[in-house]
Amino acid sequence: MQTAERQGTHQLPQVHEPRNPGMALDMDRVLSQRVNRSAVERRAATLPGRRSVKKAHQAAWLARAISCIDLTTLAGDDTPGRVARLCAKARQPVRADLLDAIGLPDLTVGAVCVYHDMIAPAVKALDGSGIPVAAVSTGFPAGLSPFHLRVAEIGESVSAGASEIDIVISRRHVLTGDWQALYDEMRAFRAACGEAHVKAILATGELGTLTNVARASMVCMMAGADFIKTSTGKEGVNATLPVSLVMMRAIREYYDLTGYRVGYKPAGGISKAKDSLVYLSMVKEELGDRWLRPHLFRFGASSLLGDIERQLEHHVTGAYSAGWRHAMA
Ligand SMILES: O=C[C@H](O)COP(=O)(O)O
Repeated sequence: MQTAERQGTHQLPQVHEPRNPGMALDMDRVLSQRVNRSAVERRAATLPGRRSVKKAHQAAWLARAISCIDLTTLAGDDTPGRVARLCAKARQPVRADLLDAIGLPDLTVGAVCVYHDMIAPAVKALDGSGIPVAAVSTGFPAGLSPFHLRVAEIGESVSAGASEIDIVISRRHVLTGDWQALYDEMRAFRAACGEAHVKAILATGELGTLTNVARASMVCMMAGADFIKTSTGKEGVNATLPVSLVMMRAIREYYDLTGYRVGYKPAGGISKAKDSLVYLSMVKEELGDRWLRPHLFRFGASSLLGDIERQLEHHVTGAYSAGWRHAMA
C-alpha cells in the first residue's frame, strides 16, 4: 500500500462511484462463462501462502478490513438489546487506546447487517454515526416465499430505514438454467430497492458448479446488482477462495464490458484476521486498489471483528488478550 493508504480508509479521498444501472440480458455473454475448476482451485491455493501483506503494514490492513465489515447478527433470538450492543461495537470496533495507537480514532465498520425486525433498533442505535443499516430480505435465507411477498419485504425494510438490502436469489433458476427468470427476478428486486443499494446473495454453496457461479454473477450484474455476495452464512459451504476468484473475475469482466464497478461481498465462515488479509490481497490483485474500500468491498461476518481486535492488540501491546474479552464480535 502507498503511504497515504497506510493511514487507513478514513483518510482516503472519497471516490465517486456511479451506480450500476444494469443492461439488457446478454445471453451469449452469460453462456460464454465457463470455469475450469481445477485451474481456479490451483490458483486459489497459492493465495494464503503468499506474503503480500508485509508485517509492518499489517495494522493498516487490519484496520482496512474492519472498515469493510458488515457487522452481522442473523439469529432467531436476536433482541433490540443485542443489536444495540452490536451497534455500539460498530461505532467503536476496537478499544479507544488501540485506535489512538494506530492513528485511526474514528474507525468504524462498513455497516450493520440484521433481519427486518431488527432494523428499527439498529437505525436508532446508529443515529448520527453515518453507518448504514443493511437488511437481509426476500425470504432470507432460502428465498422460497411467494414472489410478491419477497418484493414487498424489500419495500418494508427500506421504509424501516435500511439503506442496503441483501436479497437472496432463487437457486432453482440457476440450477435449471433459466437465466431470463433470474434476470427478471433480480431486476424486480433492484426496482423495489429504489435508492437503497442491493446486494445479490448467490448462495454459491448451492449452485452446483463454478460455471453456474460465474453465470449467475453475470446475470445479477446485468440486472443491476450493486454488489454480488457469496452466501447467506446458512449454507453448508459458504465463502471460499475459488468461488471468490470466479466472482471477482466476473466483476472485472463486467467492468470491462460496461465501465461500472460492482462490489464484492464474501460472507459466511470468515472469522480469522489472517483470512481477511488473504481476501484483501486477492481483491487488490484481481480488481485493484479502487475496490479496497467499503463502497466496493465488504466482509459479511459475525465473529471476524473479535479476532482482528485481538491481532491489533497484539500489534500495539505485544501481547494477546483472551478471546472471551471480544465475545460480542
Ligand atoms: O452475511 C453474513 C453471514 O451471515 C455471517 O456469517 P458468519 O456468522 O459465518 O460470520
